[in-house]
Amino acid sequence: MAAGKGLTGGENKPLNGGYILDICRGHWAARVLFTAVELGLFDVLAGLNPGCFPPGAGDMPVHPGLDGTTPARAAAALGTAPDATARLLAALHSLGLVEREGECYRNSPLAHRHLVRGKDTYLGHAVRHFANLAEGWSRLGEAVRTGRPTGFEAVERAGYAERLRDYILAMGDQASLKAEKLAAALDPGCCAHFLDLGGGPGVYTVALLKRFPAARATIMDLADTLKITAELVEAAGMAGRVELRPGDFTGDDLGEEVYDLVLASNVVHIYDAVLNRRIMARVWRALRPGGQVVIHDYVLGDEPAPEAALFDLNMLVGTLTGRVYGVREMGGWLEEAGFREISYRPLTEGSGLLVGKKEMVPLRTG
Ligand SMILES: C[S@@+](CC[C@H](N)C(=O)[O-])C[C@H]1O[C@@H](n2cnc3c(N)ncnc32)[C@H](O)[C@@H]1O
Repeated sequence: MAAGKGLTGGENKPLNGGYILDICRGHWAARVLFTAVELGLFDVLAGLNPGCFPPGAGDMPVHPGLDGTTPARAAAALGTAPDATARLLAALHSLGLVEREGECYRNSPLAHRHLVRGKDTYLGHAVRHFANLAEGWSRLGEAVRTGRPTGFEAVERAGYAERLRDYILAMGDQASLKAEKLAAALDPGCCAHFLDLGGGPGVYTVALLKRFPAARATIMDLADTLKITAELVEAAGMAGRVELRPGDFTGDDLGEEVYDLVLASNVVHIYDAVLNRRIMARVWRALRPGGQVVIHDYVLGDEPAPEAALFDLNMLVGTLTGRVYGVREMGGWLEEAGFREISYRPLTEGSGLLVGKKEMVPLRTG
């Protein structure tokens, strides 16, 4: 039987016919999740807690002390069809996103943590972002036949400001899952003053500032994005240590010998190799001698993780020139730009950090 990584990244997972059907069902499961988040079902379940059957709900049996609600009450709160809502809840139960006791449903601990609005650990923006991408993905065949993106029409239909906000908050949700890990992978003393290139929601900046209390940061991003960044950095209590610099890092000057570290997190996958080489040359110039660049991104190799390989197709569907690169190719850009001691540090399944150092200027002797 063939073995491979499987969708969840487990090494040598047996791959059989059932696995193929599981991939197909994954498409349905994602839609169940998108729908529950779009409807606000997890919020309603959280809001109707505690007490499945409050006094006076005479049509229901009483389960004292049990949190949660019935499908009928959830449907009434959402304005949805009761029987269909019950069937959606049953599907969510099968996926481990809600728990059931008798007629009552409540959020599972996982959903409670990540799918109820207002929590620091909320991932609902990311779920909505994936849902927004679905239309472009539904025409993947066309993208593969033509080599051109299919996701632009859906994006153009959505209002610009709302779409940008969804996108940046979604990036923030995803970053929050690994920001501490990224900060912990950096060398102590790395970053008295660092530049977060395309820092978006600023989640990585905030994690670095927390880990390195003497550090200060500059986030460079497009002006409209920075309005959202400002809110998020302020909410994290870090506004005093962050300079927000509007600009386009594909063309604008990044300065000369200004920073100890430049973080390029999830930005090289937006652009083609020619542009990324130019960006890395300007990053080299912007670093002080002894400083380092950190590219954080998905990586493709001979045995690509599904996370990286699927994200590469997401770039095919959603961008004109974006793609996921291999460690060797990105390392080549760094070497060409003048970086030395180039190393790769895996971070999560399919993603990692490529670090390069700008050498100290050797002291002249004699
Ligand atoms: C995929 S998000 C990554 C956000 C963040 N670095 C992270 O890893 O979560 C890309 C970010 O780069 C910004 N960006 C893309 N192209 C840019 C450009 N040419 N100049 C400045 N910012 C850019 C976007 O506005 C967005 O905030």
